[in-house]
Amino acid sequence: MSCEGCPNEGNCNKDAASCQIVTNPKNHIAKIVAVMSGKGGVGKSTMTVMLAKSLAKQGKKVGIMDADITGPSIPRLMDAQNEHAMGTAENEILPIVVDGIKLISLNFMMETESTPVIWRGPIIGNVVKQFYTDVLWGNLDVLLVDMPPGTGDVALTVMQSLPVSGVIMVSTPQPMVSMIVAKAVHMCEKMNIPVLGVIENMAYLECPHCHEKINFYNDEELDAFFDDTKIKCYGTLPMVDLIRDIHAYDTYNLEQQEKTLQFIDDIADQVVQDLNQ
Ligand SMILES: Nc1ncnc2c1ncn2[C@@H]1O[C@H](COP(=O)(O)OP(=O)(O)OP(=O)(O)O)[C@@H](O)[C@H]1O
Repeated sequence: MSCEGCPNEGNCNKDAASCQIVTNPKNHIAKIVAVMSGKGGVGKSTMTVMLAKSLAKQGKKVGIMDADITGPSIPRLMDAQNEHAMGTAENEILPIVVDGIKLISLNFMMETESTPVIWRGPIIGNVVKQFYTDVLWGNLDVLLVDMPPGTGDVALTVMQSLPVSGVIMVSTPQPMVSMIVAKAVHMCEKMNIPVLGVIENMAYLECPHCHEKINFYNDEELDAFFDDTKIKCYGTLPMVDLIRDIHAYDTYNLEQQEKTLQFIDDIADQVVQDLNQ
């Protein structure tokens, strides 16, 4: 296998002969960042979309690959649930473009968004590989990969078949989740992929009247985890209305809206810095 065109060329310790990554010469993707969680429902897809929008606002060319094949949420979060991806005469796939962000999801290829995907792991893994090789991404500064939850088969395929530059971990700060996040972090270590940082999501609620913070969990374990592993916490986000309904930005509390968008912009800045190091 040749390293030519690979985003990690000259910056990885894989043996070119045994590397399983196939790169499409028509695509030039500078960095691939996987957004991962140990467990489902912690806000991984929401953070992927918000980070993509923030990076696009900075003028970056951004793509999102929905690698959560059996539970795809990117089309709805990007308000693109009625879109269908088209193919080219060369059997390549054209991504859907929303607000300048290129998107691919298996739901863009299904008859209806509620058609289930009842496939076994290796077939799902091949779909993810094709999303990298067969989609015409063109020039991208960052491709964000919305990973399936956990450390299973498909997560492993993504890490082995895509030249991932770094991982952002999303977690809620419960003790049980900290243990599962630790597993995901150790998986990245084994695969030689750096964990850029962890976003603690839905950690607390701020009273709209007195602004007291009500913590949902005892987060001592996650704090200890950050101390032990020296992994960076990118920030802690409360439960917020505008994320619950991501399309209704304008109808909610403006102060909360600005704070949340600022929070995501700050993380996007840190991610860009970390990727350039
Ligand atoms: N900070 C937040 N405040 C309020 N609601 C949130 C917040 N973050 C995420 N949510 C909501 O939590 C739910 C789960 O979020 P999301 O789908 O992003 O999680 P996920 O980890 O990608 O889930 P899955 O495991 O299904 O892929 C969604 O309804 C989302 O709107």
